Formats: sequence, C-alpha cells, structure tokens
Amino acid sequence: MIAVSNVSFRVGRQLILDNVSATFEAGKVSAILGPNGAGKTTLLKCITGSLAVDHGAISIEGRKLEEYSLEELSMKRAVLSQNTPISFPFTAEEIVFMGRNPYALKKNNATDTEIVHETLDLMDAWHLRERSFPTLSGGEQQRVQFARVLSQIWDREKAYLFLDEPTSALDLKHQYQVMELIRQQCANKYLTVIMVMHDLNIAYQSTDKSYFLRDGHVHNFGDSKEVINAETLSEVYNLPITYAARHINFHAI
Ligand SMILES: Nc1ncnc2c1ncn2[C@@H]1O[C@H](COP(=O)(O)OP(=O)(O)OP(=O)(O)O)[C@@H](O)[C@H]1O
Repeated sequence: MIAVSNVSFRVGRQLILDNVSATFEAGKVSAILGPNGAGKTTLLKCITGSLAVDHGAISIEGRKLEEYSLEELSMKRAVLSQNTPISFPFTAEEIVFMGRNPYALKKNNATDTEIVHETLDLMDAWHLRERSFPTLSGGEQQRVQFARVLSQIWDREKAYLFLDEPTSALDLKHQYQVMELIRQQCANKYLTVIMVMHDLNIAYQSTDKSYFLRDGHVHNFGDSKEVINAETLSEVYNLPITYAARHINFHAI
C-alpha cells in the first residue's frame, strides 16, 4: 500500500499540491483525474520519488519513500512517464530490454529474453522489435514503452506500477487490450496500479478507485463507479454535465 499524507509541493511561491492525502491499495487500479494543471503529474512524480515533497510524507508498505535505495525502488516499481523522448536509434527490443537493467547483476539472459519477448508480444509489438524506436508512430512507441515497464516488474509480486496517461496515443482496440492487461496483472500479481488519465470512460470502466484533483487539492475520491458522476464532473471541470439516461454502452466480446 502507498500512503500519501498531507503532501504539499511548491515551485517558487506557487503551491502546486496543497495538503494532499490519499491511499492506494494493492490489487486495485486507481486513477488520478482532473483538469489540465490540477497537479496530477506532479503528484505522481512525488509518489515515484522523482520530486521531493516540501511538506508531508509518502510511504510504501509503511516505510518512508526516502528510506528506500534507488536499487530497491527499481526492483519494486516501474514508471511510465508522459514524455520519454528518445532520438538515439535504439530498436524497440532494446528499449524493452532497458526494463531489465535493474537485474543486470543477477543476470539471467534466458529469463530476461523470455520476459522481453513476452511483453512485446502482449503489447502487440512483436513485429516492431527490430524497428528503430524513433521511427515508430506515437501509439507504437507508447506500446513499446509499456512493454518496457511491464518487463521491469514482470517477475515481481506486489510491485507498483505508475502510469502517466498510458492510453493517450492508443487506438480503441489497443486501449482495450492495455486496460485488460493492467487489470489482469493487477489482480494476478497483486500490483498497486496508479494511473494519471483524462479519459473518464476508461476510468469508469476499468479502474477501481478514483481521485479527482482540482487546483492542487483532492476534490473528491472513492469507488470509480460511484465518484465518476455528473455532479462531481460538473464541479471538477467547471462544466455543466448531465447524465445521459439513454447512452450506448459498447462492450468488446
Ligand atoms: N517546474 C515547474 N515550474 C513551474 N510550474 C510548474 C512546474 N511544474 C509544474 N508546474 C505547474 O503546476 C501545475 C500542475 O502541473 P501538472 O503537470 O502536475 O498538471 P496536470 O494535472 O498533470 O496537468 P495535465 O492534465 O495538463 O497534464 C501546472 O499549472 C504547471 O504549469
């Protein structure tokens, strides 16, 4: 479990996170939602340790984040950032192999290769493995990067998966496949999954818990099926929204 307790973060005099508290449980997929500039990515960066909080604390399994070594963290959690510009012509397969770097000293080439190939295949990116990464389309790059983070924690139980807009470049089918895979991995390996996202339909359908941020504070949180409602959305996005009683639900079969 991850506990975020009374976290504040400033840049200069601007308060970007204002006394944020949240808990993220193992075996659950949690969404961080809210308008542009609400502080979602900043909160995720504080949770991953790439930003140091000004006030408050973040703990993983009851231990403060700063007490973990980088090596420990790299074998416990994987992070998919929003922008990972790569201009060097690594192949897609080499990018995914980077997910196995934390285990370099315990090298088991056969296992690493199996994991890399399996995650490439699961992300429908096997056919891209020899392609130069910078030449891939936005969605293809996102799938390869997702294979990289999956490969990093593939053989770990109770690991942590932090994803900043993992489906933003994906078409409908790949969005569905990625969310199914996240849910399946989360349940089977008891992962703690935290996703920053904008797509409220995906959040409603595929996450367990949702936190709505607005102006750097938690506006509302709870079970996704309950908290993602017209009233909350109207308040958070400052846009009158009504519930469409005769909406159409498409289901993949
Ligand atoms: N280093 C920085 N210097 C100045 N302002 C910053 C810095 N980092 C973040 N901010 C500001 O803090 C606010 C929160 O940024 P953040 O990226 O966390 O928002 P977000 O909710 O993820 O937004 P989006 O949905 O647009 O990705 C924004 O107004 C942003 O401009």
